[in-house]
Amino acid sequence: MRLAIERLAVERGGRPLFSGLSFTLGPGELLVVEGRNGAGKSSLLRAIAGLLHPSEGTITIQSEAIAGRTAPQPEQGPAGPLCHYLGHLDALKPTLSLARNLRLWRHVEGAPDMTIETALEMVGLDGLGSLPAAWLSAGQKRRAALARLLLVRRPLWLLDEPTAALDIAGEALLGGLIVRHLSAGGVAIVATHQPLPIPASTTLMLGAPQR
Ligand SMILES: Nc1ncnc2c1ncn2[C@@H]1O[C@H](COP(=O)(O)OP(=O)(O)OP(=O)(O)O)[C@@H](O)[C@H]1O
Repeated sequence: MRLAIERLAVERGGRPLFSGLSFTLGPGELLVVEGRNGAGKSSLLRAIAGLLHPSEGTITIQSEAIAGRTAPQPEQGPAGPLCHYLGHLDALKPTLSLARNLRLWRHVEGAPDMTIETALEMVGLDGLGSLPAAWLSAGQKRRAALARLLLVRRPLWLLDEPTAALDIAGEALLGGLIVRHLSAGGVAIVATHQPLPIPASTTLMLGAPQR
């Protein structure tokens, strides 16, 4: 897939966060977004996902066929169903079991690419599927959120602070999952304050330097 951001400007609460932002990403590329608290990293990810309307600029996406959807021509507009957006919250319903949470996501997000058991195994949560999500530790919840990315293949991953609550092994696991996604021709944008265990194709610094 290819993602082109041109002259993007985003405001929150009437205050400009950034403007004139342009970049392009192609298959296998990882963009790491850095910047002080409040610089607009989450807002950028949300604008690309379509959860926030940019005040100016364009987002253009060209994707291969994915989950029964073909988009041979570049499409202007947010990524929507072409992306996985992993925000600060883990998007788990606390009273449902871990496996039922993932089944729900798999149902919502389209044609499954792998079984829930395989996804749980890949994030080191095998054997925990029957537990209520509320019983999971913070790092286990984060791993469960990562499992969601694996169930249904989507070419663009937008990950906001994905290392939050992960231990060192979890960070390495995240790095491996991103590499796997990039190797399959995917694109990833990661907003983070922590160094990732894998090299970025490009780093973008938003806002003024940290004080
Ligand atoms: N719903 C909202 N309404 C108005 N302003 C908002 C809203 N959400 C965020 N903001 C403001 O937008 C600015 C950017 O927030 P954003 O979450 O994008 O920053 P960030 O770079 O991701 O920060 P952090 O590193 O703390 O996660 C902040 O000044 C914040 O106060």
